[in-house]
Amino acid sequence: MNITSVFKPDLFTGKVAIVTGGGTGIGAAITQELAHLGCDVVIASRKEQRLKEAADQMNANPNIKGRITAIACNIRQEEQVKNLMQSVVKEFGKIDFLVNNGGGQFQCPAENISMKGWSAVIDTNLTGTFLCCQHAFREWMGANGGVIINIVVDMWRGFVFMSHSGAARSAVDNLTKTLALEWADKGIRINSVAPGTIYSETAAANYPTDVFSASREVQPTGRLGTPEEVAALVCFILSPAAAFMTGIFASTCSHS
Ligand SMILES: CCC/C=C/C(=O)SCCNC(=O)CCNC(=O)[C@H](O)C(C)(C)COP(=O)([O-])OP(=O)([O-])OC[C@H]1O[C@@H](n2cnc3c(N)ncnc32)[C@H](O)[C@@H]1OP(=O)([O-])[O-]
Ligand SMILES: NC(=O)C1=CN([C@@H]2O[C@H](COP(=O)(O)OP(=O)(O)OC[C@H]3O[C@@H](n4cnc5c(N)ncnc54)[C@H](OP(=O)(O)O)[C@@H]3O)[C@@H](O)[C@H]2O)C=CC1
Repeated sequence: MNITSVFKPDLFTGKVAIVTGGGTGIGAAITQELAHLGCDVVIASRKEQRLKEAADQMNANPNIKGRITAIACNIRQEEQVKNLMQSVVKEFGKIDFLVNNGGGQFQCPAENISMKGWSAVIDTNLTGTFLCCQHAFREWMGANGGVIINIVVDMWRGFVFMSHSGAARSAVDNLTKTLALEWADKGIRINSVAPGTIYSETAAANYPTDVFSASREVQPTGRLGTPEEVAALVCFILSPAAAFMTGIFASTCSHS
């Protein structure tokens, strides 16, 4: 027998990743796991102070092997996205992985969503994800390949009181499939991942009611997921173990 093992102890040593929203919740768990496996990670989001503090805190963890760097970026602003990609290529020499995790929404019945609120959610989750993919392609991946993961939500049967986000994420899933086909010959893999319902303090702060506990009973596992469980799935898809996987939607847990 000649069986080759895929998971090496330093799986991502020498790799460079960008994780948007990498300073909080699910993004922080993804960042920490990637760095634990040897990857250098750039975390990018709007709140620079909080982002830098998160990077400092994670870098102080003796178990991580990669370095974590904070770069402020609002993914709704094309110039900032372009600057993010250019800065990473300049400082680290490449972009192996892009995890489009930054995003979110607010709860509101569809009939009451203002135009500004609708646009903010579409611009963040759909256009922001598109811009990150496009500029990662232009600055590095188009000529060198890479792996992209777009974080979406479990929107397949609708996303009640979050119609703006459900529509945006569904569009991201289709964008993922299209880019997987358009960019396959460039050596780029791109997939979308929907976290199950995952509690974190920052995520919960966005909701006036406890939507997380309310959804516990509809989870097949009877419990909420953890950010670390999403990170594990993301790392699997980024890894060579998933080298044949592109244009796919995966979820940590689904009640749809
Ligand atoms: C079951 C659980 C599943 C969990 C899923 C998760 O994703 S958990 C992860 C959860 N994590 C996240 O969601 C984190 C990221 N999320 C966010 O940053 C925001 O939700 C955002 C995407 C709306 C951007 O917001 P921003 O402040 O940068 O944007 P902006 O200043 O440009 O304002 C745009 C307009 O949007 C409107 N509007 C905004 N909030 C509310 C509201 N609460 N109420 C009503 N309306 C609201 C309002 O019209 C506002 O304009 P106004 O009236 O003020 O002139
Ligand atoms: N928790 C859950 O149950 C689920 C979460 N998700 C999705 O997973 C992702 C992470 O969520 P989670 O960790 O739970 O929640 P958080 O609120 O902790 O994370 C959201 C992150 O996105 C960043 N972000 C928001 N808007 C922008 C922007 N315009 N530009 C750059 N970064 C931005 C925020 O940073 P900053 O404010 O500094 O910009 C923050 O770090 C989100 O896309 C979320 O919608 C999907 C399904 C379920």
